[in-house]
Amino acid sequence: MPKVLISDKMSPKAAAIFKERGVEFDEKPGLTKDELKAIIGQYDGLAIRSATKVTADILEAATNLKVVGRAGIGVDNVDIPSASAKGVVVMNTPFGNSITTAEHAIALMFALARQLPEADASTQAGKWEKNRFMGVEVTGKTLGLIGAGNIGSIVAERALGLKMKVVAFDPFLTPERAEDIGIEKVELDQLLARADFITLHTPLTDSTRNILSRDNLLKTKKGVRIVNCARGGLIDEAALKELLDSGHIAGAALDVFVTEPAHESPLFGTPGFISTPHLGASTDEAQVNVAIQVAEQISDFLLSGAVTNALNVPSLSAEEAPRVRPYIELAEKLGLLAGQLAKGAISHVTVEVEGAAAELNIKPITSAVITGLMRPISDTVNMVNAVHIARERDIGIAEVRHERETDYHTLLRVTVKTEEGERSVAGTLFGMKHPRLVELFGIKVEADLDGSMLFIANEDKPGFIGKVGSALGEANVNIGTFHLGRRGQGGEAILLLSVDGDIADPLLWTLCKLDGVKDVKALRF
Ligand SMILES: NC(=O)C1=CN([C@@H]2O[C@H](COP(=O)(O)OP(=O)(O)OC[C@H]3O[C@@H](n4cnc5c(N)ncnc54)[C@H](O)[C@@H]3O)[C@@H](O)[C@H]2O)C=CC1
Ligand SMILES: O=C(O)CCC(=O)C(=O)O
Repeated sequence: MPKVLISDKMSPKAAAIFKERGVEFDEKPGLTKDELKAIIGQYDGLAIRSATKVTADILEAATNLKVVGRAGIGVDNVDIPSASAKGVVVMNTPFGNSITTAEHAIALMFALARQLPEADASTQAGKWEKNRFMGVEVTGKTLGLIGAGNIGSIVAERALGLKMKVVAFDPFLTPERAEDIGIEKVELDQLLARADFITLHTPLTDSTRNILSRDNLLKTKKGVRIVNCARGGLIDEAALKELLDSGHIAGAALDVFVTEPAHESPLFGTPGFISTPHLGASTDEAQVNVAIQVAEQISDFLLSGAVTNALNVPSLSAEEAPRVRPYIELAEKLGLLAGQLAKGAISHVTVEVEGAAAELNIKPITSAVITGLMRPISDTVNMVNAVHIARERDIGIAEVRHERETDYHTLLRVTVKTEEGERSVAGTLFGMKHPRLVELFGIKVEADLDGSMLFIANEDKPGFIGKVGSALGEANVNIGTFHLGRRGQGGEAILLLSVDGDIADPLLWTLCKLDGVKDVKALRF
């Protein structure tokens, strides 16, 4: 039974789902890094929010870990490249807390417009400072959205309902989508010059880090009010403090900080500054949503191989998983065959699907092909890191889906390019379950790819098969199955044998010396 660690405070719904699905789990929120490192090796899955830092160090100790599930959106607390390199799937729950976070941004915008926290503190201190707290309306004002994805779009919808004008800077926002939402797509400088309120809704990446830099903050309209419910690091905090002090910026509300938890900050106590302790996702509804989603996704993955909302591996629904699984086996075997027979460095791989296979999600099939292909050169390759490893080695990958009729109900072809040229292998599923090779280098040859096998390419000549049989007999190697194919009478021929036990080098040398032999290779599946 797989075992999961819930290492952050999470709605009890997550535990309930694991129990219901028969997944063993421990709940240990608040572990130190060393405590987590000491126990992580026992677990197949890890369910986290933002407090647990899944570093390369933790992943190194996580010898059984297969999946990390983030109950939330941002995964900047997970070292995804290290997870990918270790073959650990990283998932998030991209929609469960978006409404809640968008509502928090709107709440902070109103809090800034009407100075609610200061007015509350003053009133409760018995001061009744009615003249001190003059606010601004949001109606008719321009809201500048930096990032118009899930949360940004919800903020835009709410703001339009409040009769605001919304402009957005998001290089990946299409004009059609902007029109659908009812917002104007602008460049960053235009947004800075026009917005009365600015709200940020991007992840923290190299392109968004410090997007509200000192220079950019200076380009904003005097009296602008800024909300950040996305990630610390999007705004230059020191410049923000100076411009609040100078009065250029009328107000700023931060839910997120460069360093969290933010127990101290030069911004604290600055007039016009409001903060919340990363509460964007903290509502009962959002926490129930993300806890249920993450527990279901982790359970599905550990129990059935279904992949949902993964950031480092293609998705595979629970419904698709049983249909795709036999292809994954076939794909890995074909990849392994192509990889073992490739001569020289592989520069490109093409994965083609035909017949029933063409109706399936090709991404996991491609990952399985590359896994097989890389297996002879990497001990740690798996479905998660295969494509990543291939890219690191500059191996191009193409996927082709053919709608045409074929001799087979379903067919998968893998073509590998090296400096020696292109060579392809193809296979099908017997009974839609059992992987079977049907073509090798364009020659029809049928075989199960299992255990220890011997590949020989030779000129089609009388007496050759007898000589191979004798050589194997003399080396005391028992032949299990024997498969033959040829390009035409007297042309290139192929022999594929399954044998009991390993094939030692002296036997390969003997076979290489046989008249008409072009290639000999011991294969392992
Ligand atoms: N405060 C909190 O508790 C929470 C914070 N978040 C944060 O909110 C962020 C946004 O979440 P979603 O809207 O769901 O993500 P999303 O992926 O749907 O949207 C992000 C948008 O940012 C845009 N973007 C990327 N690079 C950009 C750039 N250089 N300039 C402008 N736009 C850029 C993308 O095109 C995308 O449209 C998350 O990455 C997360 O860090 C999410 C949930 C809760
Ligand atoms: O889990 C949380 O409270 C933080 C949520 C968040 O930042 C996210 O989902 O990106």
